[in-house]
Amino acid sequence: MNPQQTDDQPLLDIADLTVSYRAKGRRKPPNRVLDKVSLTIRPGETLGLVGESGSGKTTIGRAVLGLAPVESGTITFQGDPIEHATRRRRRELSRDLQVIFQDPYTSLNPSLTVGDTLTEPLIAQGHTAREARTKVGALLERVRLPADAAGRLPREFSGGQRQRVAIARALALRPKLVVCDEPVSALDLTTQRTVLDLLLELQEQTGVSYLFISHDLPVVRYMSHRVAVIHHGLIVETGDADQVTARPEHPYTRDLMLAAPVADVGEQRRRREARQARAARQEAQSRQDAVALP
Ligand SMILES: Nc1ncnc2c1ncn2[C@@H]1O[C@H](COP(=O)(O)OP(=O)(O)OP(=O)(O)O)[C@@H](O)[C@H]1O
Repeated sequence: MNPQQTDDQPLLDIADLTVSYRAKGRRKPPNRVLDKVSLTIRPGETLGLVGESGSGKTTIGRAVLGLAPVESGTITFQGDPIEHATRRRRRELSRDLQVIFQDPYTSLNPSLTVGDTLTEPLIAQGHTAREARTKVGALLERVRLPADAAGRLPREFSGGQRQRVAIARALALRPKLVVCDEPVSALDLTTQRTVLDLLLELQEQTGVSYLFISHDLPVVRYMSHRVAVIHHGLIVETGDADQVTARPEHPYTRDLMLAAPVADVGEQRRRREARQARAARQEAQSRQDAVALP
């Protein structure tokens, strides 16, 4: 950590981040998927990142983890630039910067017991095997898995339990920031709620920050202090979670809100009508624009 880092500085500061993927054909221009994205996360805070499929959410998380081709812009973590960190620096960073992926079925090594899955990052960061093993029991307890889970393989667990293992692994080193990339999308609704509550509880206990990526606005609202909305690689709105979700300013955020599923049938109808009215207005506008063309 940079010695000049203080508590009122952001933990993570992304400024003007642009990411482009090289297109397959040689002559094709690169595909720009993030365009001057700027975001900050403070210590202990959850920033929810919401947007539809393909908008660039995962790419932001991958850029923070050093896994996306950064074309320009900066990513500052604990006061240090990390957008072009070396492998060695990345290994050091993994102590403070962790990730939880969407799919608990593919994110765990199927041939490692849960115990080995949890000791691996600890040993990689210099703990002895014995120290690491003694920490496993406490980690399992934290995520409410039985102590005998350590000797079992991932396939012996349900999706929700596997995601608890993934959470325990991410938190083993007491990181400062965890990128949670759609961490509950693969789970049924009841299990989603228990995993989300576990993440909240662990945040309260440890002060960890989350970059919480999801296409699901109600989930993002439940988890986040602040929310950023991304559309086609551009951040269109950022603000306090309640304000962005209850009084969205950008038309795209309003559309996202209207598209969010709700249990109340009357509310469903109201939203469907609002969506249809907006589509009709947009169609009328484009017809007018077409007539106005010379
Ligand atoms: N490795 C890659 N090479 C080329 N293009 C990529 C690569 N990864 C992502 N993309 C493209 O970048 C764009 C943004 O993808 P990204 O996965 O960040 O979106 P997303 O918002 O996370 O979507 P989803 O919710 O479906 O995961 C997409 O058009 C995608 O096809």
